Amino acid sequence: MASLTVRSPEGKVRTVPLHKRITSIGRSADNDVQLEDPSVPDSALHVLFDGTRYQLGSLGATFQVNGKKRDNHVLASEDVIRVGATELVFAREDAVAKPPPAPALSVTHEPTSDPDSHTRDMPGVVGRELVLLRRLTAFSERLLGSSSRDELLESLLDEAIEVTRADKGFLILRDNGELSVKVARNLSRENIEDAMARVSDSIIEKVVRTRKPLILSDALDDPEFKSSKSVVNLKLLSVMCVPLVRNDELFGVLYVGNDRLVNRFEPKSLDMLTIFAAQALLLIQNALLVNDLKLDNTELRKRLDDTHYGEIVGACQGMLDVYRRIDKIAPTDISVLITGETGTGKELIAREIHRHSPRNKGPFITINCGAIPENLLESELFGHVRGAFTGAVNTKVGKFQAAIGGTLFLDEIGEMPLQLQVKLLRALQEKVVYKVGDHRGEPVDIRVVAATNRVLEEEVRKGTFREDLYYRLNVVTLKLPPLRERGEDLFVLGKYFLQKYAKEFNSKAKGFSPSATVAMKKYGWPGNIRELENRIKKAVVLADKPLLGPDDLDLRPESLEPVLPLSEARERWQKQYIQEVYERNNRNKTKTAKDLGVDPRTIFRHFEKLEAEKTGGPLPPGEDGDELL
Ligand SMILES: Nc1ncnc2c1ncn2[C@@H]1O[C@H](COP(=O)(O)OP(=O)(O)OP(=O)(O)O)[C@@H](O)[C@H]1O
Repeated sequence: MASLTVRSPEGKVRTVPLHKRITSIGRSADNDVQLEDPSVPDSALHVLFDGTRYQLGSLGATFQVNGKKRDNHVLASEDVIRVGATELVFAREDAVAKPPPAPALSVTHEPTSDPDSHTRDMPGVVGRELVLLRRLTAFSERLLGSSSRDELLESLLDEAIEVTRADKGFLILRDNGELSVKVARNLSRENIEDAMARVSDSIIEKVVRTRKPLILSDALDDPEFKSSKSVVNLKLLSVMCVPLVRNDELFGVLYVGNDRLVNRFEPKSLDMLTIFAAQALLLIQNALLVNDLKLDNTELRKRLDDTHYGEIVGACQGMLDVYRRIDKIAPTDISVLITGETGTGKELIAREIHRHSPRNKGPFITINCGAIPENLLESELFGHVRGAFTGAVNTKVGKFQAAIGGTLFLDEIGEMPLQLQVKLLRALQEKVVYKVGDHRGEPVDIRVVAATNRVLEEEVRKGTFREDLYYRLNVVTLKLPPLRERGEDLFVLGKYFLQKYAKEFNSKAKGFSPSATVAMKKYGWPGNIRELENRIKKAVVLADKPLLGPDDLDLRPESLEPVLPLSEARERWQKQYIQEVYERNNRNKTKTAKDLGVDPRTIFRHFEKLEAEKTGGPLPPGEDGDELL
C-alpha cells in the first residue's frame, strides 16, 4: 500500500492512503485528495496504480517532482511532489506492515512495556505468536474467499473475537469523518442489533483522540468508564479497544468486550489485538483494492461492450443510429442499401445485418460487382449451363442460387453495367433467376443487401443507374459516416486494432504517443477504417518500442491535411453544410433556403456556382462563397 503525505501551504500535515486504482488530487471537494490551496486548480493531478506502479499525471496542473518539472512520473518512495504551494511526499511500503509500536497508554493495565518481557516469557510468547500467525493466515484465506466489503469486515471481527477470547466485538470505522459501527458481532458470529446506540461512548472517544490502545480489566468498577454507555448497556466487565491506524491516518477502532469475566484480557491480549488489527487492516485494504480493481475491470469490459456492436467497433452518434436501424431491419427481409466512402465498413455492416437476421443459419454470399469483367458478371450472378458460351464446360450455379436461405451482398452495386441492371431488377422482383443459356427459371429465396461508395442518386440523374433498380434496392439506406466524422471512435478503433495486431504479432506496441494522437486527429483518413487498420498493422509489425509515433504510422507532416486560411475553411464548411441540409430536404432548394434562413436566390446561385466550378463554365455574376455568412 502506498500513501501521500500532504503538507498544506499553512504547514498542516496529513497522510492519505492510495488504495484506489485512480486517485484524483485537486482543490475541489470531489477529489479523492482535496488540497486546501488556492493556487491549485480544481482538478490538478491523478495517481494511477496499474497493479505494480504508481504513475503520477496531470489533470490540468503543472507539477514538479523532486524539484524538476514533469508531465508524468512513475513514483518512487520519498518522491517530493510540488503542486501550487502544496507539497506531497509519496511513500510506498512493503506488502507486510511493520507491527505497530507497543501500546503506550492503557487505563488499568499497561500492555507489555518491558522490552525484555517477550524473551523472558519465550515459550508462551512463541506459542501465542504461532496462534496469531495461524489466525492471520486463516483470516487471509477467508479474505480471499470473501466477495463483499461487509463479509471482509465481519471476518475481521470474528477473528478478533476469537483471538482475544472476547464474547463481543465492534468494528467502528470512520466514514466521511464520522465514526459509525460497521459490524457488531457476538461469539456466535451473529450481528448485534442497534449497535451504535450501545457502544458510542467515552472509551472509543478516548482511543480515537489518543490513538493509543486501551484495556480495562473490570470496566464496571473503573472510575473513568463505569458509566460509559457500552459498559453499562452491554454489562461489560473486560474491554479492549485498539485504533486502526496506518500511515498516521485513523480508519476507526476495533473494540472487543466480555460480559462474564473480569480480567479477561491481559496486556498480551492487547498486544495481540493490536498486531492483529494492524495486519488485518493491511489485508483488508489490499482486498478492497483488489475489489476496486475488479470493479474497474468489469466497468471497463462493460464500457468496451458498449463500444461494440457485434464485430463493429465504434459508438459515435452516427454509428449508434446505424446500430439502431440494424436492430429494426435485421429481422425483416427488406432490401438495404449501405452507402459510405471506401473502407467505412459497408461489408462488415452487411454481415452484421445477416448475423442479426433469421437467415443467419443460411449462407452469406458476397459478390463485388465492380471487380468482375462485364461479360462474366451475369454468369457469376445467375450461373450458366454447360456450353452457354465458349469456355462454359460445366454447368455452374451463380451467387443468387448459392445464397438461397441466406443473404446476398452486392458490393459496389454502382459499378453494375446498365444492361445487367435490368436482369438484376427482374430477379429481385420475381425472385426467380435464369442461368445464362437456360430459359428455365429457378426460384430463389434470398435477402439482398447492396453497397456503394457512389452517390446513386447522381448516377440515376446521369442515367448510369436505373431509377427503378435504385428504389428496389434502397428500401432502407444505412449511411456510414467517414472516419474523420466519427470523433473519439478514431481512438477506440485505433486501440482496438493496436491490441488486435499486437497480440497477433506478439509485438511490444502498447499505445500511441501523444504526438501520434495529434497527428491521427489531424489526418483526413481518405481510406477510412481500412486505412487506419493497415497503417496500425504495419506500425505494430515494425514497432520496436511500446508507443507508436506519427512516423510509425507514416503520418509525416506532409501527409497531414494542410492548414487552410480561415476564409477557405469557412467556405468549405459552408458548402458541406448546405449540401447536408439540401439532402435532408430531398434536394428541394426553396426549402433548403428557408431552413437556412436565406433568400432562395442565394441558394440557387450557390448551386449554379458549384456547377460552374465542376464544369469549368462561367461563374454566376457578382458572387463569392462568403455571402451566406
Ligand atoms: N467499425 C469497424 N470496426 C472494426 N473494423 C472495421 C470497422 N469498419 C471497418 N472495419 C474494417 O475495415 C476494413 C474495411 O471494411 P469493409 O471492407 O467492410 O469496408 P467497405 O466500406 O466495404 O470498403 P469498400 O467500399 O472499399 O468495399 C475491414 O478489415 C473491416 O473489418
